Amino acid sequence: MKIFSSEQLYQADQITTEKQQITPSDLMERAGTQIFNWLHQRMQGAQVPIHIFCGIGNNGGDGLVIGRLLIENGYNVHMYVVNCSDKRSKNFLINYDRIKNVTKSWPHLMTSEEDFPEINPEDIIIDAIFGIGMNRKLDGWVKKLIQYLNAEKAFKLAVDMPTGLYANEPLQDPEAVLQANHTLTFQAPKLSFFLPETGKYVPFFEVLEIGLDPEFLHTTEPLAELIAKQEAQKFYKQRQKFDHKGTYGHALVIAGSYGKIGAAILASKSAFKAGAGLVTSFVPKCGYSILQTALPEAMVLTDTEDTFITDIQLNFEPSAIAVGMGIATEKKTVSALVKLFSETKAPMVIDADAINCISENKELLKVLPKYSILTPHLGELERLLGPTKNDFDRIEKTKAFSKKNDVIVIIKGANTITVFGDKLYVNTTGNPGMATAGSGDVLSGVIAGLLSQGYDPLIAAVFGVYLHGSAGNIVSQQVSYEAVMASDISNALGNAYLALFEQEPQPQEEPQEK
Ligand SMILES: NC(=O)C1=CN([C@@H]2O[C@H](COP(=O)(O)OP(=O)(O)OC[C@H]3O[C@@H](n4cnc5c(N)ncnc54)[C@H](O)[C@@H]3O)[C@@H](O)[C@H]2O)[C@H](O)CC1
Ligand SMILES: [K+]
Repeated sequence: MKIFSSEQLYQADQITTEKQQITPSDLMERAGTQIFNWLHQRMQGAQVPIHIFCGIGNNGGDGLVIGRLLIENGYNVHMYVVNCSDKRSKNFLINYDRIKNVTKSWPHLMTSEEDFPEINPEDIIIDAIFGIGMNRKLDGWVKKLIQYLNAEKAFKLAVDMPTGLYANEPLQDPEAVLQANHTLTFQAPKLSFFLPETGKYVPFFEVLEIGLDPEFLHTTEPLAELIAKQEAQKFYKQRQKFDHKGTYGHALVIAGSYGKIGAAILASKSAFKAGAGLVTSFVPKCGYSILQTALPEAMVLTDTEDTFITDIQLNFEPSAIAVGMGIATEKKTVSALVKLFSETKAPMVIDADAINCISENKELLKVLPKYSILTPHLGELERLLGPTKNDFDRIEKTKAFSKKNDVIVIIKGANTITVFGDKLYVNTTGNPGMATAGSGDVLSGVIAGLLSQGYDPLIAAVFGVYLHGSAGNIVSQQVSYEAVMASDISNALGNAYLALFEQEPQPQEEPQEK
């Protein structure tokens, strides 16, 4: 699914009304009707008081449409206009006028704190104050209204976006954002829904189609792409009957130091689980017996040094490499990386301490192989890029880094984002249980396993992140978030592949009486 910017959505609106020869208020009617249908299906006429707060723009206009339809269908509706400015939009006014067709009680005009209504915990609040058109900080009594509504226990439903958030810009005032329980957003989710600083205000959302021009939606390069099952299925490469293990390549995992050999085991095992034909683990000498015992399928090469990596001597040509998990940042390890980066032709995943080595020794950037995949968590990313001001700034700086160095960067987090130049891929799988030691080592192994099978680096990155998150979801459903361990995630990779093509359970039909 595509994530469009607010600018693109306005453009889509305009193209849609032109091509479909409809008025903007027809489009608003569609949008409001979709939300009304959503509510009506769930409420079935229940007389719960519904308080609709409408701004003075088109988000407010949507609120007026929703209110009119609810009143027409006999619901218990209380409408308010958050009258913060007299610059009411044309389509707000059209729908304001239409209210009189269904009720004699005109929406309550709010102009100060004194107008805040009483709301009971069982009531419903609909936030149609501001949507994608919010262009400055909320202040004065409008900010107080948001805080007043937040303090109420009533269920809060946001129209298009929670008021106080921007679609694709950083948060300005965390104390002036509606804490919506649920958001119904039009046509495409907004980027701010997926980033930690803003996404916390959007715990649940659904996308409602409003029939924007299909050609525009298909042909426009989006701000970002959301990667869910449907997208991930397209990445999968079917195996052929006469393939042999050479077809799936020979992955090399360069990992571990004294006390951190587990990182090499997790990554190597995950490369196998992702489908690599052969896996060799390169570890310091102290890791030899550990690896041969813990992972008999892997071949093991060792450094001359006992406790950390100093020189990566190979006796084969790897088809993919994952490097950095638990390797520490010793000077000799940095030299080994310089040599590896300069000499190796295989596609490469660069993780953990290898990223820290780059941050501490920027000359490594000069030899970074093109299309390498870097997998930093937030701390590692900030060490690499320097401090960032907010989630959006971080994305922009990552894009610039990716372009400058021709690399793919995976920003790990709740919604892991893969960045390649201006392209952003937002992952939808994963859960808080995966914030556990070794989870990143598994991811690096998975991506190396995909690379070794010939997946293109960008696809290996995006697909690997999806599979890793899906495996984490499968495990957490079995054992709880708390009990998820990295080795469980690795073990569940097989089920993540199977889940990729599993049919979603269909709603059961009532048995027919004969
Ligand atoms: N394609 C779609 O998604 C459709 C969306 N619709 C709805 O329209 C809104 C966007 O409407 P717009 O009028 O452009 O903006 P808002 O209603 O969000 O804001 C109104 C207006 O208010 C002014 N303003 C902005 N910030 C402030 C502030 N802090 N204080 C006071 N006033 C402010 C500014 O002038 C804004 O323009 C979208 O979210 C959907 O809900 C259509 O109904 C259908 C198509
Ligand atoms: K809203």
